[in-house]
Amino acid sequence: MSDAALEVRDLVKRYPKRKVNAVDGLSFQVRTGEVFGLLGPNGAGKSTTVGILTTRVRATSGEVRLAGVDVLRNPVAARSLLAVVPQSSTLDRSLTPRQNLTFHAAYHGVGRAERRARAVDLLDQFGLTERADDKVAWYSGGMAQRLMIARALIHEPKVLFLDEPATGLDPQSKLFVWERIRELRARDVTIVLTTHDMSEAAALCDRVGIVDHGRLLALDTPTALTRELTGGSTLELAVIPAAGAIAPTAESLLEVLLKIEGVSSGSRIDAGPGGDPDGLRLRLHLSSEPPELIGSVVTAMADRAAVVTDVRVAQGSLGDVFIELTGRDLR
Ligand SMILES: Nc1ncnc2c1ncn2[C@@H]1O[C@H](COP(=O)(O)OP(=O)(O)OP(=O)(O)O)[C@@H](O)[C@H]1O
Repeated sequence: MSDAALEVRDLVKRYPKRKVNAVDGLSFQVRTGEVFGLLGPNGAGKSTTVGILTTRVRATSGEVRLAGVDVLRNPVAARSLLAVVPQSSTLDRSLTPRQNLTFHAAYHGVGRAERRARAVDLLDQFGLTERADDKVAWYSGGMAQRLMIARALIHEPKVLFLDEPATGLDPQSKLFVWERIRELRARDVTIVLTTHDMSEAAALCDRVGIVDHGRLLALDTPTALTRELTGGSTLELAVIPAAGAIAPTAESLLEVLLKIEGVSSGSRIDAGPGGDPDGLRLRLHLSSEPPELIGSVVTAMADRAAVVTDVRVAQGSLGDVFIELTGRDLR
């Protein structure tokens, strides 16, 4: 079969007494070592999907294979290959961080010497060694989240499910968690994360699946989704036309600019407060990458006796893609 760590085929979930499916025929694959993001507005079906993939929710129909194991038919074997980090803490507050790790390892049948060694290693990786024997109750939100991820890794799962991994964390803890996620990917741990945070999805995910009403609306890399669905980048120019009888107009400048390959459309925009009264502002929509075009744009303007005084590149965001597809903001 393929090198997929996770294969989901025609997955359906209908909760009892509900008129519509919470998950309505989802199919996707996640490659080994990939960071895959599931995005969707509230009620889209993300938690139900992850619940099924992690054996917590029973599917109505469909097929799920995780590291080759049939999750719906063989949940016990699947549980030894996966780990889940939920959004709220499930740490045992009466134990130390080290004990949280070793108890969890014991639950998964890891031998005594091995679990101690793994705990030492993970505490170190997650920057928790100094506070390893404190009480968990004394931990900050960021430390608790790091410990949750460390604990999830103690039985060396093949696929790690993270629910909103950095929500509510301070910027420093967020970056720390993101770094660890990238390291896991480098070690071929497959990661499936659900998030409401578009910058998180764009920063971390190799591919993103956008879900609504239990269906997959789009699946691609964040860059490809952004390029296809928001029309790519725009370039905003501030231009000062030379004074005099032959001063170029916005229309004549746009005519020249639209002849440049990679410029798909353009318009004059309001100079805004503080704009140069003699200047013009032009917005160009691009089908090529901005760095390749800036030189041609500036030269074309100079040829028409107009000086470019400012260039700004703006990118469509994954948030724009999301609104475009679902008609809704994330929260
Ligand atoms: N236990 C349940 N019983 C009945 N309906 C449920 C149950 N759990 C979820 N649902 C319904 O299934 C649909 C999908 O919910 P789900 O929690 O999977 O969405 P979600 O994308 O995870 O949303 P959120 O971002 O709010 O967590 C919703 O309409 C929800 O009301």
